[in-house]
Amino acid sequence: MADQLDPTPYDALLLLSFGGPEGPDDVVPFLENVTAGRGIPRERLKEVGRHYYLFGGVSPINAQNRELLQALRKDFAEHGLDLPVYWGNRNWAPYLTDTLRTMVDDGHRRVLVLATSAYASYSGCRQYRENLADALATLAAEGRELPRVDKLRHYFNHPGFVRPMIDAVLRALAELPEDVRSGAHLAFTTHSIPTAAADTSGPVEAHGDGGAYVAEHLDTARVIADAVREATGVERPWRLVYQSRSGAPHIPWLEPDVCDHLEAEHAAGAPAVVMVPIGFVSDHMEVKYDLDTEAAAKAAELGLPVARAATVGADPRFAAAVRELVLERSAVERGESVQRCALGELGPSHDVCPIGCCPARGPRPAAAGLD
Ligand SMILES: CC1=C(CCC(=O)O)c2cc3nc(cc4[nH]c(cc5[nH]c(cc1n2)c(C)c5CCC(=O)O)c(CCC(=O)O)c4C)C(CCC(=O)O)=C3C
Ligand SMILES: [Fe+2]
Repeated sequence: MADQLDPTPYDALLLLSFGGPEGPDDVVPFLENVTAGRGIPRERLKEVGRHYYLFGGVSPINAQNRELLQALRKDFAEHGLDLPVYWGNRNWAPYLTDTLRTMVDDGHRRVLVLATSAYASYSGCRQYRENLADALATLAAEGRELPRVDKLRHYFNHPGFVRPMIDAVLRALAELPEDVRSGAHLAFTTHSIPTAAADTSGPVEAHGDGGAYVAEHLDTARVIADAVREATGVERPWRLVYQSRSGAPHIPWLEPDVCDHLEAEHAAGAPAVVMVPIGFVSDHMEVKYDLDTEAAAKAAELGLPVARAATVGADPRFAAAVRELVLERSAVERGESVQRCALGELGPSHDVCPIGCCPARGPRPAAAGLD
């Protein structure tokens, strides 16, 4: 039996995610939840609905979060960390508000949140903090005692997030035909966001020029590219590219798009490309459709061999990283000095989002931060 680990002052962990439809009838209401008031063109919504129907109306994301929950509970139990883990979503059942209500009714007062988004951005950070504030407001209106809620720091550069992706790139390279393997380029992909959102991502001092969102992705991409070079003895061209653009066409979003990039790579004579979705925590719909279906079709049309690296998903090293992050933050809250693991050059991200971090689109309250 392992010695007990101490998560004081926290008494529960909340896995906070996006949510996805679990059958054809869920698709339209799910998309309405996602896009309420966001000005996504109707045509784009129809198109995205089609992606889900191609997969029977089922997003892979909920099953993947159930697996991650299992992995976290197993890791915590094996290491003597007695901390219950709950799961709630922004856009689909189990909804965040319902989960938080259960947590409060189960007696929890200090909740730590793990969001399934590793980088700074409005969509990946502040929007979750707004969701937490909304859920807390609902519980307050119901007369419930509110828990204190904190969010774990961004883990884009944590070894437990990065190392599984290095292995995944090596596995993807091994899937390529042998004659193009050593010449294969790397395309690190993440969700495109409006350039205005990228430029204001992260703390104020990181604003401008893609902000923390782009800087963090570049940092992680560089660590992975360096490790792959060491492992394979080959220097490969690599680039950060974007996928899953939505929004109105006249609003600038981060570019290049992964499909345009594959075209450019092919035209420039790249023998093969490995797509590495570093922006995502699991192989959910943005990966299964936008990369494995759409980008793969583009590559086939070009005659360009491609392979796609797996995301971390429920890798035990990621579960262990979450345990380390929980213990790190617990120690910080107790006023103890801690060692913070981080690869790359940016160093460990902040514990608490400062004022002006990934600013809101309108005046909306956000929890677990200074504003
Ligand atoms: C940065 C980022 C992440 C990565 C970080 C993170 O993981 O949080 C992410 C993840 C995800 N995005 C997802 C799905 C969708 N995102 C949409 C729309 C949007 N995403 C945006 C950004 C991000 N999104 C933005 C700026 C929009 C425009 C509308 C708005 O400003 O809010 C839409 C609307 C239709 C469309 O236009 O695509 C859908 C259906 C799913 C679930 C997949 C599944 O079901 O398996 C996941 C994990
Ligand atoms: Fe999205």
